Amino acid sequence: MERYIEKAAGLIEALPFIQQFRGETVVVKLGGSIMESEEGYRRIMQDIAFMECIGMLPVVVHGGGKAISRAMKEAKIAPNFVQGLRVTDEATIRVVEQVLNREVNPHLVDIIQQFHGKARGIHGEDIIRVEKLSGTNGHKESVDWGYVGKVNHVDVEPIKAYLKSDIIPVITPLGKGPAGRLFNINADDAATAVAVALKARKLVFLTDVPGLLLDPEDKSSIISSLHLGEVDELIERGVIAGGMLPKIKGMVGAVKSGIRKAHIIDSSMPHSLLLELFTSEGVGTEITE
Ligand SMILES: Nc1ncnc2c1ncn2[C@@H]1O[C@H](COP(=O)(O)OP(=O)(O)O)[C@@H](O)[C@H]1O
Ligand SMILES: CC(=O)N[C@@H](CCC(=O)OP(=O)(O)O)C(=O)O
Repeated sequence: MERYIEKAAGLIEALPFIQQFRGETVVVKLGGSIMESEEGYRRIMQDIAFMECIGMLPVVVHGGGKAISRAMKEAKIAPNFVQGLRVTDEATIRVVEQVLNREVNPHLVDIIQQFHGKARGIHGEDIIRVEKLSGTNGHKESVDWGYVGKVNHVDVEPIKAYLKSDIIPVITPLGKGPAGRLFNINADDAATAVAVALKARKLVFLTDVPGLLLDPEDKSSIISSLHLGEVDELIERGVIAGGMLPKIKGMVGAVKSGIRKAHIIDSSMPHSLLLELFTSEGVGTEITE
């Protein structure tokens, strides 16, 4: 009996958080690193089905970087990244589209449905408009990333229509660019743009590290809370680098545009998403004003 009373107490502890987040939109970005473990992402999709069931409005934007690189190698195309972004030529965009829209996305939708949640895939290019990305590398030389886009606009109506029907939208990081061409988007950037366009309550990045680490080799060196003003210095010192750059930059942009909290949390910790949402301690790294 004791065990059941404890379980009921756990549910009651979550009550104020559930009340706070009912009807609120939470954008969850799932990194491709998570998708290397079937058990890990099944658990996350279950958490997401749970969130929807208790009245929150979760929106999933997913990556799939590792799966894309694998498929490229199978197609004898060498993956090439500059500043963390995949250089995407004609042959590459075909692989990216196949992996994201036709393999990863339906698989995630299917898992939510196995947990009796309703979910539908949205191909990013049906709602996201982009321009061709321009920028420089570490030596200030300009880079041509090919079919890589910078988000200009997100049509939120199809997302909202699904949310209204208690359906969890699962979105791929692709966009439509000039001349109707398909463009690849870094999934962190796509998730940020979707969260900002939806005026979401929260933006959560689920990844393969406990959060932003002062020393990437030391998992205990987590920076649990970061203020907007501290970010530039950490980028200059090289602490925020690699895959952390688009996440932290996205979080900064999201918080500046009015999203109250943005988090990076560890997908390998069981139920880290629920812990972040439904306990006062929280986990991972959060950015506040
Ligand atoms: N300061 C840092 N703290 C934590 N991770 C870092 C840091 N700097 C770089 N990284 C790298 O960022 C990676 C997470 O980003 P990424 O590989 O893009 O993951 P995802 O596929 O989840 O988006 C980590 O695995 C780590 O290698
Ligand atoms: C332009 C660019 O780099 N696009 C990414 C899109 C997928 C992604 O971002 O996946 P992760 O979240 O798993 O890294 C790519 O092609 O890998």
